[in-house]
Amino acid sequence: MIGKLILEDGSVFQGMLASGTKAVGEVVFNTGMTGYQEVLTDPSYCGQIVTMTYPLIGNYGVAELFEQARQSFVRGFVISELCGQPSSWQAEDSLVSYLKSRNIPCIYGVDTRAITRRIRSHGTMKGVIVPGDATESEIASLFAESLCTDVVEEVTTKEIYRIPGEGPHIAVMDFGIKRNILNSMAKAGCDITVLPAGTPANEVLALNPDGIFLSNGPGDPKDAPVDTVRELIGKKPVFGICLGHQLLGLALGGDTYKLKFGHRGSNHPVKDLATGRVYITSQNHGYAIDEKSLANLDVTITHRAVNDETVEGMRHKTLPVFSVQYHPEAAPGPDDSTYLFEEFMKLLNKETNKARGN
Ligand SMILES: NC(=O)CC[C@H](N)C(=O)O
Repeated sequence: MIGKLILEDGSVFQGMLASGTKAVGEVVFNTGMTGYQEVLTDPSYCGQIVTMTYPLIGNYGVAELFEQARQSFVRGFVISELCGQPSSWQAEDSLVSYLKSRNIPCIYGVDTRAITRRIRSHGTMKGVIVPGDATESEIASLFAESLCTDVVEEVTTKEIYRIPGEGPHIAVMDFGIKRNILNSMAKAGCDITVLPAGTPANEVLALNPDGIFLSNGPGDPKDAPVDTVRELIGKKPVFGICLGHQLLGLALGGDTYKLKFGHRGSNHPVKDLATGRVYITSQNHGYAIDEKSLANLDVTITHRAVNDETVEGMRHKTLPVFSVQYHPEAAPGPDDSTYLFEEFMKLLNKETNKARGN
């Protein structure tokens, strides 16, 4: 069936609908050459229509192993060439049938380069996916739908669950966590309790964890539980990733702002300011911490994006609190930064020893 992606600025891109019929969301682009299934299931994309800039998507199929959440939360998926016949020893299904069985709206055969150039010059904007014969009023009523702001609520776990381990006990605030973050912490030996995003600070602290982890997640950090994070700071060591990093920034008294078109891809260079070493990182964020807002706070900027110099990591000067804007767990992307999970373990050990008076 013929379909159209229409952007808020009136531009129309015609293609074919692979699945679903209509969608409305914030149109963003991801530059990863692979990792489409991880992108589809990264809860941080909740509310968004994701355009893959790499021209061939679906060529290695899909497999349970790559799932990052209980389901996909993207509002829509935009592809140039959709491969119908995957070839991979790991493939359990084709991307087309995956999209169809989950009813994820997907348009393919569109000029993704043109879409990306438009978003890059005009900024991220609202868009809709509709069948080719949709009427003006159907399109207008889709555009009139407001983009939801309680996206963290939509993606977070509904119940507390545990991933037992022999090492330190980590209370994980699930704002939309990716499975590979949990895998990375489990690999580092952690004993994990995953908590719904709405868990009050006193209930988190009642678990008496050795450390607290603030996960990635969708939406504007100002719509997420900043107050809870503020109450947790200083009580236990804290590590934050992406939305977790932004929430720490806000809770410490800093500010966040929306980037023109965000950072989404698997090869974003980030500089560690202490060593000068550049790491290639996986990223997916539309907001960033305003560097100026950190100026009078007890915070050191530890990492910076090489492409646009935005803040990519910070550390509290006196408290055991640190965070990064990028995704050290990758999935998809390079694993240059997995060492950060080890750093968290070292920090926890140090704090435990301090508490014991060693
Ligand atoms: N991956 C994330 O945690 C994204 C954080 C936030 N929703 C942003 O877009 O900036």
